[in-house]
Amino acid sequence: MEVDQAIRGSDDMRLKTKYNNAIYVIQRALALYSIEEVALSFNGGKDSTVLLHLLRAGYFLHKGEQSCSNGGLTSFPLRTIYFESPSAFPEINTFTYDAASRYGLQLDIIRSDFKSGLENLFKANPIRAIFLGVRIGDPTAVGQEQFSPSSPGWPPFMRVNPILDWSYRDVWAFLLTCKVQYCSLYDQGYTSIGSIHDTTPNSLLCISDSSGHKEKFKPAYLLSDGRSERAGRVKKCSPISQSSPVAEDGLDDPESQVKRMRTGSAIAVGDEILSGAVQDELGPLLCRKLRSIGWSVSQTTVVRNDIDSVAEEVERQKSSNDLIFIYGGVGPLHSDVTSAGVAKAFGVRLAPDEEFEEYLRHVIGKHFTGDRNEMALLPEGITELLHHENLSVPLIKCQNVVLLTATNPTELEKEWECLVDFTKSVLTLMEPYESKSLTTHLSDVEIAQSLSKLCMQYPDLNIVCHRKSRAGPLVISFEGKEEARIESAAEALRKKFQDGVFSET
Ligand SMILES: Cc1cc2nc3c(=O)[nH]c(=O)nc-3n(C[C@H](O)[C@H](O)[C@H](O)COP(=O)(O)O)c2cc1C
Ligand SMILES: Nc1ncnc2c1ncn2[C@@H]1O[C@H](COP(=O)(O)OP(=O)(O)OP(=O)(O)O)[C@@H](O)[C@H]1O
Ligand SMILES: [Mg+2]
Repeated sequence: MEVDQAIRGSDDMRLKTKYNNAIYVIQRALALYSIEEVALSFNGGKDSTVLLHLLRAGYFLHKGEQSCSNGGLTSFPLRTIYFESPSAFPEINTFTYDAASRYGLQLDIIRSDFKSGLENLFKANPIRAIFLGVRIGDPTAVGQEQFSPSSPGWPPFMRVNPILDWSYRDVWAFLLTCKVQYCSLYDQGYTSIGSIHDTTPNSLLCISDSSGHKEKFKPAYLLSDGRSERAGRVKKCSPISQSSPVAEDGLDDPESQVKRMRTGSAIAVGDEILSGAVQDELGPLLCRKLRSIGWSVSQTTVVRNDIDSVAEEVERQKSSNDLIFIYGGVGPLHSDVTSAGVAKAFGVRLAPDEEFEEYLRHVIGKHFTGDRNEMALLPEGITELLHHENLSVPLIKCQNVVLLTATNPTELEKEWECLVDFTKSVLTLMEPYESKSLTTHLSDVEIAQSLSKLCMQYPDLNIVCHRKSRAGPLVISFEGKEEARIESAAEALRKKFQDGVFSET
């Protein structure tokens, strides 16, 4: 088996370990299920190409036919399923069909959606387990293990993920070491492939060309930082809309994306704030920052340094906010429980993150205690590291929760600027809020009814009243996205009272 020989002949120890583990998972699956009961889910992408070759190697090792050569294997009795969509790249379809004929795959092309396609497949075949090329870091890997039963609401089967723990680098090390063919798009700068509507070449691989000619891209295997693998993928939808219905092909209408309101919240983790010893300065600053980019803020809360308190609060807020910013409780101290709380809220475990560990090793130097350093433990499968040249350690984003390490306003300013730089992937800049304030010495009773009516007339505006003191003036703020509406509301209020009752601040 050429793939097996190529890996065994390589001196890449990390690749060997990953390969051996994947082959072990495949052999466990082949021991548990008969060959008729398993299927390979293949879509011509790089991950499923790795999986295809691992399965061929695993199958023939399982059969004890180690002397077979790649070219000589004409039949591979594993059922292979491909969900073909009209918006697939033609190069992906061509590669998938070619691979099927080259490796003698029994290819079932399914043109319906995943769930009903699988239901029909199970009606006609005794399939109980499906091999997938899902890797930690893929949005769909959240909460998965190497053997994970299908999700509730899906037809029942076992998802087998032999390359769950493989990194981007591991994938390319394997494909290049084994010298196997992969889809031609990866040589044109594509690093992760979805549909023609949501995938572009990765701009980090762009070869700048001052002549203004067509852009050129380096091949995918030259992407040095695997964390940017999905940089060419247009964000499908923001975290909040994942629970709301999206279009048939999974894409949100770009126009409604721009118009939709964005809501953020802030959670401070700190017993010192709750005891009154320290004042939270970051919550108010975050509110101002969010407002400055046109987001609304749903709430700021303070919770105790305790895993369950953090988990309960994140759990409560995660589906009603686009982003939650959490700060405090991040680090190696006994009270630093924030990442554990976030992991618990999403029902995943904490696991060592190799990339984060590298950063910590660099920053902490000789004091870094390797695997035992709990700072390198991050929520598994849901963590994205937000790397920025101005940060010595990347920020951590778990689904729609951003863990900030700032402990004071100056540090927060710096982290915020980096977050704004990630506009496309993290913060969507919205039309900023406009505001205007009027002050008056009218009493609350005198103005209450007029204000209530005004709120009904201008439901698109936020009309907020506050007093600095009981005896002092009442401040009325009009906030909204259209200046003309604000002016109109202020004018409407003025007209209800005598001239000179209001002054502008
Ligand atoms: C064979 C197969 C089985 C799947 N099983 C599940 C599942 O059990 N639960 C689930 O939420 N999604 C399941 N999915 C959907 C994937 O998680 C994911 O949404 C899909 O591969 C599309 O990925 P993309 O959005 O990156 O293109 C399955 C997909 C395939 C092809
Ligand atoms: N349309 C599909 N048909 C069959 N299997 C699919 C399909 N889409 C996804 N899968 C399965 O899900 C796995 C993960 O998909 P994902 O898009 O992350 O990886 P990939 O397509 O192999 O590579 P890339 O990340 O470069 O796009 C695939 O390897 C494959 O097993
Ligand atoms: Mg893909």
